[in-house]
Amino acid sequence: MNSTENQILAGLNQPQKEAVMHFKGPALVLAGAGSGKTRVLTRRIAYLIAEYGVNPGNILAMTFTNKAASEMKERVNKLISEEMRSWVGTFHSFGATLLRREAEKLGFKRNFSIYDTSDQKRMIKEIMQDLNIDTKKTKPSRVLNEISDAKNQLIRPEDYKVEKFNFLSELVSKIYPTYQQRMKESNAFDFDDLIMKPCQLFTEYPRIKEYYNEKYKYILVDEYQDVNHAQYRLSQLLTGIDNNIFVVGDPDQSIYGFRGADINNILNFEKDFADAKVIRLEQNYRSKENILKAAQSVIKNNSSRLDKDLWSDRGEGDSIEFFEAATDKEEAGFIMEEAKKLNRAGEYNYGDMVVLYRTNAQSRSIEDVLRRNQVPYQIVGGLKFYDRKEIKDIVAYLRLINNPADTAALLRIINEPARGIGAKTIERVQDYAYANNISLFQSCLESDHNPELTKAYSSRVIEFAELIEEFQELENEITIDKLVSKILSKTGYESEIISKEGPKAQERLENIGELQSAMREYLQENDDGSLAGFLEEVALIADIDTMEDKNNFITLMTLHSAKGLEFPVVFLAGLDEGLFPHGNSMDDASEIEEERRLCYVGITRAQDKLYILRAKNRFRYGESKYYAPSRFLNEIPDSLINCEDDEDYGTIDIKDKSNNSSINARSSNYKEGQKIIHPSWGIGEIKQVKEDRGTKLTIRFKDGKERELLAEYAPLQPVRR
Ligand SMILES: Nc1ncnc2c1ncn2[C@@H]1O[C@H](COP(=O)(O)OP(=O)(O)OP(=O)(O)O)[C@@H](O)[C@H]1O
Ligand SMILES: [Mg+2]
Repeated sequence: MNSTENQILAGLNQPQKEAVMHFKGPALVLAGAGSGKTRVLTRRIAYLIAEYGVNPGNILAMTFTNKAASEMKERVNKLISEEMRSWVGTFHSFGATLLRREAEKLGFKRNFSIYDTSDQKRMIKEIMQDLNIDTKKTKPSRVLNEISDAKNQLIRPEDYKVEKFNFLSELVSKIYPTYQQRMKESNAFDFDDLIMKPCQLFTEYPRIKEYYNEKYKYILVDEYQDVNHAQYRLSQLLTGIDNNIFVVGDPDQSIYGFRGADINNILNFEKDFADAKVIRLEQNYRSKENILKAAQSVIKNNSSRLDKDLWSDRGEGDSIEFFEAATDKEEAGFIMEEAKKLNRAGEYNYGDMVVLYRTNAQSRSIEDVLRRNQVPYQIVGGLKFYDRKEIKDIVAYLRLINNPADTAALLRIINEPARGIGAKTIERVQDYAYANNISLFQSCLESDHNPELTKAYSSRVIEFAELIEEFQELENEITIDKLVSKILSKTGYESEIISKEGPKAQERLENIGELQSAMREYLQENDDGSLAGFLEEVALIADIDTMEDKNNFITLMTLHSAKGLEFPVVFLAGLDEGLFPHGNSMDDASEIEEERRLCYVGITRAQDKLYILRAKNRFRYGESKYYAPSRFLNEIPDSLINCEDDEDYGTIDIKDKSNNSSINARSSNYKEGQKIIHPSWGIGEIKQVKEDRGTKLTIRFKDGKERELLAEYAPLQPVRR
């Protein structure tokens, strides 16, 4: 064995080695959580290159989240000295890259936009209004889900069949074709198109398929249990006659059924490829034995599954800690106290900990308590960076500059900042566009020919469109981060934020600054540094990507985003019947099984310590509701569990306690009449100190304006005398 080979195979067990050294033909690694599937997949890429002399450009590896993809890239890079030239990324980013090259074959231009959910909803709502469909009775989001389901099944508008006596499906049969037509007019793809369109391309143009089969001789897929039909087809179409497809997965972790993932794809792999090599891994390297046992005792209650052996020699470990709180607030208090304790003891820092929950809404009570007690945390999903209004606005400007046909972007910013272009005017511009069969942007430019618009209005619209044209020219001359500065100043966006947002302005402008740093980073990493390329990256960022590798933050995220990840300490919150398993799944045996798999995913994220929590009463939809313990709790043997003594936490009113310790201590620092300094507004004088869910300060600044700030967050410094 040479030294590279040694390095690549180092620390692998026998079946893992066998998987890594697999060369040609189809192979399936079917194994439980933490058994090294992802490790095997990345090492195999290195092995193909280093040992079998495969050209890195012939390798295509796909996974689900960008986080997983970048980890993959990193791991492979460590193993091979050559620059990484294999294609490693998410299904969606692969689709986007492919379409960037081939869009013209499908009648699109290469500078297409990628629509996100809010763009899609905007478009669907507009179509529904045009077709006189009541958007109150049928929510655009329901229509969107149905269209998305169809696309995940690779059903094109012309193939969409109306289900008898199904009101929604009847509506969708009318909306879907128009939707697809308008997407084309906007030169835009939605997320589902990024998979469906490449499939269409490969089916309609065998030559193109051949070209890519020749290019990507080795296909690898992680988390194969979660591919939906479209992703399945894409993997198949990408696989050439040599059938060099290597997939890894765990049917017990299939958790995206609600988005069309089909567990049968992995179960049928051996039928799809009769000569497939199947490798099973049985040693779990991630978790202590108690954790693994708990996970297995839960999952074995699913009836439709293949039983697998999975063992760990990491030692028994601590018992699983269970705490039943009186309220969700107390549940959060327990997490906070315990996290602090572990952090103080020094064995684990906050970066080693994750709080997992079933629904995004659960994060708020946990966030509140962590914030009040100054425990640093980061939240994945929910409040995503690219979902913030100011970021979406600026990105919409950029999208329109890049692709003037992008109607969703145009509609978002035509009156942002306010330019006196109201809904009526926009409607007239749209009508003119339809009547003359031109794009909305072109219609803006030609507003002076629009008989429905008076001069006062048409000139505002023209001014807007010309400004965009001006930016388009600028884009050729300056870098994208500078372009953003120009947009901020020339459109008046920045001054509007400052005048309208008061204390929040700073945060919003900082966010835009953050976007510019992301751009500079992008420019450094990408030679071409094009606007289109940057926008593509932004569009593809999944929930998980807001997770930065900051060492000392507790991570909060939903169970769905946690797949593939591992943490030394896991808090599994909200094991209440009706919450987890979720209330929507209660009547359906197969949905309960999916919830159980989600529970299995949650438990198996833990390496050393697992806490399971629940609350008897939760505040949901504005009222306090009683919850019974989750059925999954009963499925874990008592012998593995240590019940936390209620007295420690049960009697504490978390809110009062945290008030005493932090906020009051802080608020006593502020007095009326005191002078402070704020980074943006300079020196000010405190006019009023008010206690109302935290300390509110009214401060008069030197510009003469009074602003109300929360003492806890405001970056204030006392002025020293
Ligand atoms: N042979 C081994 N020796 C030591 N550690 C290993 C070995 N194989 C895997 N590991 C480690 O075990 C952990 C789990 O591995 P990995 O993430 O690849 O598992 P997985 O099967 O992909 O899990 P999941 O099903 O959750 O995606 C990682 O920290 C990995 O580095
Ligand atoms: Mg994995």
